[in-house]
Amino acid sequence: MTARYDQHFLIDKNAIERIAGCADVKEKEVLEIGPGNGALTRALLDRGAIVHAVELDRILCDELADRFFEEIQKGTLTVTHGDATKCPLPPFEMVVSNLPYSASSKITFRLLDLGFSVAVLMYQQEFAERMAAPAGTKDCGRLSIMVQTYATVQRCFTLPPACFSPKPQVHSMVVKIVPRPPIFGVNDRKRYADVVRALFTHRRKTVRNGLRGSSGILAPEWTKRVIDALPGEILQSRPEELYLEDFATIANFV
Ligand SMILES: C[S@@+](CC[C@H](N)C(=O)[O-])C[C@H]1O[C@@H](n2cnc3c(N)ncnc32)[C@H](O)[C@@H]1O
Repeated sequence: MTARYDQHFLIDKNAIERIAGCADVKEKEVLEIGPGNGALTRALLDRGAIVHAVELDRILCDELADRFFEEIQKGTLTVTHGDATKCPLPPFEMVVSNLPYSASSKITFRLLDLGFSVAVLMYQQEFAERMAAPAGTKDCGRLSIMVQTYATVQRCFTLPPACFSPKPQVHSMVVKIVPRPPIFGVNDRKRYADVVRALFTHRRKTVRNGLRGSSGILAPEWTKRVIDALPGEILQSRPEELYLEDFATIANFV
């Protein structure tokens, strides 16, 4: 059960308070993905949030319904049983969650598509470091580029395995994601996302070869024209060597 659902519950009260305190949640509609046994949920409710919790494990949902009977009656908490990578999500403004690590990527992409004012999310430390890695550095990847195009990513703090029960094998990191308009204009968000995906599908290839091999994602006729038009230094680079501006230059080509 633990492995299947990524269940590592926060037991360190100080850590729980620090996470809940990373954003001003008072009277805000806050989405919590994977509330587990409700430790973070309780801290958010105590700070005046209206919490919408989405949990995959039905048994935990039933336990939450008992534990938080009063809050559910008052309307300050809703508990939805579902898979947050694909189930309909209740309306929300902010997100505060200790995410299931195996679904971190899917859930983050989904949240970025849906939009929010602030997200305070806990990830496996390595994953969070990659997400925060600046464009043009060897650790950056598709997620870093997509998140940093539309938001700022702030590393808040790390937590050791001892803060959880059962203890995970990895350290965790809390990050704060705050959306902002892209610094370099993105004319077509889908085209931009497709370009980033296509290039990082072949991260060892140069941009020229990555674009040539991207026919399942980008229209071959468009890629042929963009290859002819791009400057040599972009075409000869690998995706991890590009800056956000370069991805915009490629994707904005018409
Ligand atoms: C790392 S635990 C965090 C639990 C709790 N928030 C805490 O901090 O103690 C992840 C939680 O996400 C739930 N979960 C796993 N996959 C999920 C999914 N796809 N959608 C929603 N919840 C999921 C697990 O059942 C578990 O309760």
